[in-house]
Amino acid sequence: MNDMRYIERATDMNETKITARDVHVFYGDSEAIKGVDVDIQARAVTAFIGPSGCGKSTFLRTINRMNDTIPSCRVTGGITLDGEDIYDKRVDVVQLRQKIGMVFQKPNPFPKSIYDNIAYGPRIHGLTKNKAEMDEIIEKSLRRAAIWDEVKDRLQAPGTGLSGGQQQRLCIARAIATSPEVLLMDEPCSALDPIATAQVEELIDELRQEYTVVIVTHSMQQAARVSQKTAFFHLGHLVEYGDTSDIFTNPKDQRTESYISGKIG
Ligand SMILES: Nc1ncnc2c1ncn2[C@@H]1O[C@H](COP(=O)(O)OP(=O)(O)OP(=O)(O)O)[C@@H](O)[C@H]1O
Repeated sequence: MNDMRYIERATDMNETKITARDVHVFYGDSEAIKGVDVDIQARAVTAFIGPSGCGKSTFLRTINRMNDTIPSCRVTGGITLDGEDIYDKRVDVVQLRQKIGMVFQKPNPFPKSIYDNIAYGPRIHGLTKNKAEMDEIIEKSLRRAAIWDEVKDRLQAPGTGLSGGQQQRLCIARAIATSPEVLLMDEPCSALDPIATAQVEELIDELRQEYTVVIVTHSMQQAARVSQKTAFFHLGHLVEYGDTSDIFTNPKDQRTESYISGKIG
């Protein structure tokens, strides 16, 4: 029995959640992503690192089609989620973003109560039948985002009245309230102080038990602390991708070596 469980877990660990094949992204005539291939592993944290302007955020946004909102932006190539083409014409983008949630650099709670910030997604997706079910989702999401104890007595207070670190955990709670499978995080700690950063990093580590997490970060220390896989981008190319420990201790490409040793970027 124990052996079986071990085998199941081991198989799980190598399961691919997202694939990208020959992905190019253009803003008008300018090519920001130049032919990226990658397999992103399920229930692991993958960090995207690289110098400013190398295309980390652009590539991250292709994964839940956030680039669709930028008129000049064009994506070619293929991206799949569990084998399904997310750029297929029949894909409902609202449903896609329920499966692939996103947390942004700057905490962006809605100008609503803490409760309504979390309830927003479940309401538009019709995930609950009554208030008791909604209350349950609110509590569960806030607990998972490690902020329940701080806000449970003031759920009707405005989300914008929380501290920056609390707002970011509220945004993470909001992102997980619709039970996504993947969480995309674009520099989620860049506006936070070291204590709030540590809390969010701890949370990211817990989230990977259930979710596939992809995080863009400028901090190599953060990538080393929170991720199991790292992708190094340079000038629109994915230069190197592998186990985080290998990328940081034994990079194969000279450009990766230069970046992690502080010579470029
Ligand atoms: N909305 C946009 N319109 C036009 N060009 C854009 C847009 N967003 C990004 N770019 C360009 O695409 C390239 C990649 O930018 P992107 O923001 O993806 O890089 P990044 O690695 O995330 O950078 P940073 O670390 O500074 O956030 C850059 O040359 C940038 O100027």
